[in-house]
Amino acid sequence: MWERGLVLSAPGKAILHGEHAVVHGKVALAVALDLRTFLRLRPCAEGQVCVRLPGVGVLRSWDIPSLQALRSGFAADFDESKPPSVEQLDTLREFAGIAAGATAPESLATLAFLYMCLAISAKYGDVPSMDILVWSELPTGAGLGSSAAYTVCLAAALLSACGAISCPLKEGESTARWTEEELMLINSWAFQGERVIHGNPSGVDNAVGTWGGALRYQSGKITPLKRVPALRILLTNTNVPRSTKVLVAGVKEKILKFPAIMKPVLDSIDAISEECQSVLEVMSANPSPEHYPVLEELFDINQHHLNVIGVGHPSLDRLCRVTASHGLHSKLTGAGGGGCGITLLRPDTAALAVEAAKRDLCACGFECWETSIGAPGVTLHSSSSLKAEVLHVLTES
Ligand SMILES: Nc1ncnc2c1ncn2[C@@H]1O[C@H](COP(=O)(O)OP(=O)(O)O)[C@@H](O)[C@H]1O
Ligand SMILES: C[C@@](O)(CCOP(=O)(O)O)CC(=O)O
Ligand SMILES: [Mg+2]
Repeated sequence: MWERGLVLSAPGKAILHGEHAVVHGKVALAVALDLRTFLRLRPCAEGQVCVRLPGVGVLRSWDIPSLQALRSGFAADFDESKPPSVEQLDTLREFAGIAAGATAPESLATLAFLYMCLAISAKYGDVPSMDILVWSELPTGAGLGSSAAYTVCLAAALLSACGAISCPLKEGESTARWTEEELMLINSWAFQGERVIHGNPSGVDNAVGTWGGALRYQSGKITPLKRVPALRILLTNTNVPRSTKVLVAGVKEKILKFPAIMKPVLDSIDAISEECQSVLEVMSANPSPEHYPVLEELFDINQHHLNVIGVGHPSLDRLCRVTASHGLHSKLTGAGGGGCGITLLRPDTAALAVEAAKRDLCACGFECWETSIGAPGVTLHSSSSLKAEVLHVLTES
């Protein structure tokens, strides 16, 4: 079925609580955003794999025989349960002309593609000649899980192209999703891609990209949150660039340096996630405004903790101060160090108050979106289901 081409997408995410702590076995609560990454897969000229990633300035193509030759060097070692080895990544870097230690978006995106393409084809059969285009509504490297949305899309596309998962979209349907078993396979390969990009990811971002909705995540255990109130959230991108990989490594260093000081902070973040989950459950049964002050206070406390573990930034302090001046509570989301913050809006926060806060945030050079949460996970699309803007990009490229 994919021979006629396919279009699929995966959502970005916001972490309500538990970023960084989740890498160290604590609970995170995360929600899918209605900002998505799209991937178009088309058959192309015999013997070529072509990858276009306009968001990170990549346009590369490789001969299938040269990819097969590269793969045969370490085929036996590719498995979704094993982290990519240093030797594998070094070999792929050399093949693609990427300098050792390069962390530029285009280098990481190319490396993740090559690793996933070779590993998936080693396990499930050769990839066909194909042309892959990835386009995203998400800002890259801003804490909204663009890396996971990218690797979830790649996993679903490559597994489809190798025939390892079905094509669930039936004639006349606008969208379709895969079976639970197929989603688990997509998620495990997306995690491998995240490992290439992040070094040591927790897996929460690819889980949200795969299943969507809202979920609790701890040490690989994914629990969908069935009853979540329709929270109103303002997302603000400080536009300060940062790398998840570097920030995650910095937190690890701090924990190793001051274990007795840092571990209680991680435990406290864990308790915040637990408390937030209970409040959300109570709120969905009884949506009374009395719960908002608790959610707001949890945001404030966690923002302080994230500063303590070293992932704050002056731009995020400013974001919190500006929203506080409008009576709103914010915290960073994702890896921090810049990137995005989330602000909790109450159901009765007046549109005028939100507009005033947005105006002040934009005056700082930030960008804001009011967004809804709980979007669907990885989805296959017919072209009739795509928004005009997405259709335009995918058909004109
Ligand atoms: N649209 C995209 N196309 C290709 N690669 C992407 C895209 N979006 C993100 N990436 C990859 O993900 C990396 C950013 O990931 P990360 O630092 O984890 O930030 P975040 O996941 O918060 O956006 C980029 O450096 C790039 O390698
Ligand atoms: C900091 C962390 O908890 C989330 C990173 O999210 P992002 O890549 O900044 O969107 C890392 C992880 O969970 O793997
Ligand atoms: Mg990421």
